[in-house]
Amino acid sequence: MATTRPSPEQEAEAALTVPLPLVGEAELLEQAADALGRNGWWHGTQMLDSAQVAALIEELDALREADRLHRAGIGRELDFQIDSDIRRDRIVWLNRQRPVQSAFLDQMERLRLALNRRLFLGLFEFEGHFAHYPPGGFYKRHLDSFRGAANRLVSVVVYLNRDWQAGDSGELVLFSEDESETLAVIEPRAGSMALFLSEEIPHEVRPAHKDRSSIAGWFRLNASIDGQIDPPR
Ligand SMILES: O=C(O)CCC(=O)C(=O)O
Ligand SMILES: [Fe+2]
Repeated sequence: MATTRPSPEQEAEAALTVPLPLVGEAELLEQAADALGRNGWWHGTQMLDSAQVAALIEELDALREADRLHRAGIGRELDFQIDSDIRRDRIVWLNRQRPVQSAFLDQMERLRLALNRRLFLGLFEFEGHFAHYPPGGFYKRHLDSFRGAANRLVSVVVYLNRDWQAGDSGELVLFSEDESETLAVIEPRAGSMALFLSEEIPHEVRPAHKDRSSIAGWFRLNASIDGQIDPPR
């Protein structure tokens, strides 16, 4: 009997029913929150199952084909600038219009609530984007948020690279706050997830030898400036 490949719609449907194992397993979730509180970072493998990873990869491929990604910059609004000496990825922000993205955002919502419950962080919302680094792409050492900026508190990165090999480079490297120590070197393997404190953990993406795809996101505290809640990105 001929097997037919599921349509993107069928895959999206399937992705909706797949729980993020992290969120389904209270024990793992507690471990993650504890480690984040204690060490400032956590890394888990196989947090998304392969059907969901496949659906997200397909989604990103479609967005790339439709030319929906744009050069990522640094800073916000008036400070915004594109500097290809600092980062060389292309991004597209997630939205709820598409079921695959919406299911992922639901998972991040459950993770947000769990982190709040466990660490009393008062995380208010999640924002995230797909990111694609071409071969040679990197992101030099940086912090995702500056202390006191009161916006991004916890960073999360989920990787979408199947068949990643040890020699492919492109690792996420986490450093201690004073940058004197390397805390972790994380390979961007499909379905794995890194969590770290945005204001405290300097980090970098080493130049990858091949295409490198991910979803990077942040749990934010709601900043209110002059009564304007959550200033636009
Ligand atoms: O892709 C990664 O491993 C990290 C990306 C990152 O640091 C960022 O987008 O701010
Ligand atoms: Fe970052």
